[in-house]
Amino acid sequence: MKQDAHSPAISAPTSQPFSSGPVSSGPVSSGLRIDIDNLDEAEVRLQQLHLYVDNHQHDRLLAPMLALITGSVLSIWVTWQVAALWMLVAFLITRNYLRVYNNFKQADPEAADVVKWERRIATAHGMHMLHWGGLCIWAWQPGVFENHIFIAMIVLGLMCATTAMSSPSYRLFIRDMAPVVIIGCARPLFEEGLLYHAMSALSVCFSILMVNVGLQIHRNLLRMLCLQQERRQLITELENMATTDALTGVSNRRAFIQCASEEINRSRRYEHPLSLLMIDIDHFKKVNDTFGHAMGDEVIKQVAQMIERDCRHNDRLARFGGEEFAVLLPESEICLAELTAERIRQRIESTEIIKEGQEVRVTISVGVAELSATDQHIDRLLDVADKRLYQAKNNGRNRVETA
Ligand SMILES: Nc1nc2c(ncn2[C@@H]2O[C@H](COP(=O)(O)OP(=O)(O)OP(=O)(O)O)[C@@H](O)[C@H]2O)c(=O)[nH]1
Repeated sequence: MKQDAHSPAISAPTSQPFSSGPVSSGPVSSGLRIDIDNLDEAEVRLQQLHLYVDNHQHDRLLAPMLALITGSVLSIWVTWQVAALWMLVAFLITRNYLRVYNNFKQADPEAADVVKWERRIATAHGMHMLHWGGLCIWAWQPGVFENHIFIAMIVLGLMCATTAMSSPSYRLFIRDMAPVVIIGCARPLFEEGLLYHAMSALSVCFSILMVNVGLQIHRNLLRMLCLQQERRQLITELENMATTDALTGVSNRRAFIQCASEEINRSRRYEHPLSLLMIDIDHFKKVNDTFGHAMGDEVIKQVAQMIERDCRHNDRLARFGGEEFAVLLPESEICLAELTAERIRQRIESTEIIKEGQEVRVTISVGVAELSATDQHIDRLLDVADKRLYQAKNNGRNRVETA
């Protein structure tokens, strides 16, 4: 594919965007690849946060249910008042973090400050993890076998749930895991006997396993998010390439025809006027032959800019190819279009185009046509404007022809 100054920076992926896992870009169906370093880290982190929050959505039902069961069992070892208090705090904390998640989901993604949200979510969910993890210390009953099974189930359950639900965000996953891992591994060490030390050793092993699994899931999700973003960027670049002229940055013929068809339909429906200018630089071959192609390119670019300057913002300019341009003027009758064309012609005629010490002046010829009541398509309009353009050429160039 031809690459020029206006083409997007497309190259083979070289390195990873973030430090938290190996991420490489796979081949894209078109055969093009975007430089993965250009990916927007903030956008990927925002997507990670959304995944994290989405994973916790079922906590709405599950967390209160688990708190209810846990609190009920807890009353075997502590007074019912203490168990009820524990449950109440669990409900309040759950309600708080779900409210933070809800606010995050409703926040404007454009204006979202990822770091701020990450901090708020980590604080809200961290309290939840501390509350549950802390249970394993103060509800622990030395020597009571059922109690140990219960505590072990809670530790394992928290580890598994954290691994499954928090892995999208590396930072939040580690923070969520920490209270459970530390408490689960450390608490049995305070007891004497092989069983307790074995419990502690097993907790360490499970923790390593779970952290490893969580990080693997995280890396795969990150890769998926990067590929999604890369694909979105590629689609945008390809859309731009398909509709924009690389040299001048204005629309190309294809995009112009599409837009003109829509404008024609609109003008016909509301019976509004619409005109078209076909513009061609005079004796452009001479510019190339005398000053070289680079100067020729510069002339085309600057002529495009000068035309644009004299157009209204809802006029549509396109480079039709070579040194030919088309301008669609919605809401303009032919006399207004003629005035615009004349203004453009005069500006171009009187402007010196300078590049690397060389100066050149060019002129343009313009054919003007107006949409008639019988016109269904752009074809007749283009045809009439084209004929008038060649009439302008035949009549000596540097002129506007309307009839
Ligand atoms: N530098 C440059 N030249 C181009 C580009 N596209 C087309 N051309 C040249 O533009 C010239 C157009 O020449 P012609 O079609 O003969 O027209 P002209 O010399 O402008 O003569 P008239 O239109 O009759 O006034 C050709 O020499 C093309 O090679 C481009 O992107 N850059």
